[in-house]
Amino acid sequence: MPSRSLLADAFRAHPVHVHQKHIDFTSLQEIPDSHKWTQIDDEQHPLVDPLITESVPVIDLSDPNVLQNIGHACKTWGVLQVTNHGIPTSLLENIESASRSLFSLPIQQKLKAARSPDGVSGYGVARISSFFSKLMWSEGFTIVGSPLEPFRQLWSQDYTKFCDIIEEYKKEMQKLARRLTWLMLGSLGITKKDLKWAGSTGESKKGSAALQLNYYPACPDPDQAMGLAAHTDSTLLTILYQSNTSGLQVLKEGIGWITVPPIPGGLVVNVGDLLHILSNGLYPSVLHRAVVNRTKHRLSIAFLYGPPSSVEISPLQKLVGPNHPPLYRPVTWNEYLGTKAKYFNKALSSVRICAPPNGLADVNDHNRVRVG
Ligand SMILES: O=C(O)CCC(=O)C(=O)O
Ligand SMILES: [Fe+2]
Repeated sequence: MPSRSLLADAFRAHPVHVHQKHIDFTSLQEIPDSHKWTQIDDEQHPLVDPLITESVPVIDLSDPNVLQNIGHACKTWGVLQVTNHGIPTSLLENIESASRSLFSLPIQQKLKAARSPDGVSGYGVARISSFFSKLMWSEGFTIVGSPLEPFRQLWSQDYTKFCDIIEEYKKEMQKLARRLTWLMLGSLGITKKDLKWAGSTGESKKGSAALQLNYYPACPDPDQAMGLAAHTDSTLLTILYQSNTSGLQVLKEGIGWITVPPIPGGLVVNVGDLLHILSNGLYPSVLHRAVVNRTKHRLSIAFLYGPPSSVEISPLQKLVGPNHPPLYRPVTWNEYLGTKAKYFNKALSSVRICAPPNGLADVNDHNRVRVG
């Protein structure tokens, strides 16, 4: 069976019960109580101006020192932006305009492709919504496998045009994600021999992926709203196209929330929980969130990339030794999605088998993240 449908099965097997409240943001002059966030984490982690502190590294993939640069960025940040990545600008423009068309459909039309409670693809609120008492100021559309069925519900005529764009985008992203995975693993001294499943190109061994389109309408009171609450991704890595409007923030331990400014043609790449496990904790899975703004709508497109969903992921042998015991037990992506659906930001801790060496605080111990 192709790995893509296995991933769909994995999502289906772990339904998350989200509030099924869909609202028409265009009609709102003020924030309803259901969307008013009173505790936005800021006193605990201040928002920091990237101009007066460090900023997320920007890495040119054609730079001869790319391996070293990526390794350093993954280790110190768990997130980077890439340029010269080979994804044609026209494709980025096409996916952006297709996503805009989708989200600008009337709410009744979008609801025709609503993701069912145990469903995988379709329109709906963020899956992580189930962990919060307040709703987020965003709309989402998830695509696992073919977009054909959900898109047919949205557009009676032009859906093939939109499907083609999605398929092309997924194909190009899959190639880039594989390349980035090897660069990230290569920077840890890992070769294809060390990780058989990742070296294979066969259809059934190829990494699986999901595409998440996010839309953040302009918001009358952005300080009281949350676009997408703080989380880490349950992926190996995520590639995010955030068009030209800022909103993504990453948490830099000991410093605070740092905005990742969009750069023309750039893509944000972040380490996910599974790469954190493979690296035996060397690469942090970065905590991130999306904030909204008063005047502009914002769009982001996340390519969520992982291993074949039934392959066991565990700290790589080469990174484990007498002084570096394995920090995590083996877990498949399928199982991890279940763990995440249950424990959310404590999922990594729940598969942890060993306390951090020297009693150091673990950057990925998100037990302190306030929920609600
Ligand atoms: O919209 C963004 O900038 C972040 C999106 C994101 O984190 C996600 O879809 O997982
Ligand atoms: Fe994310």
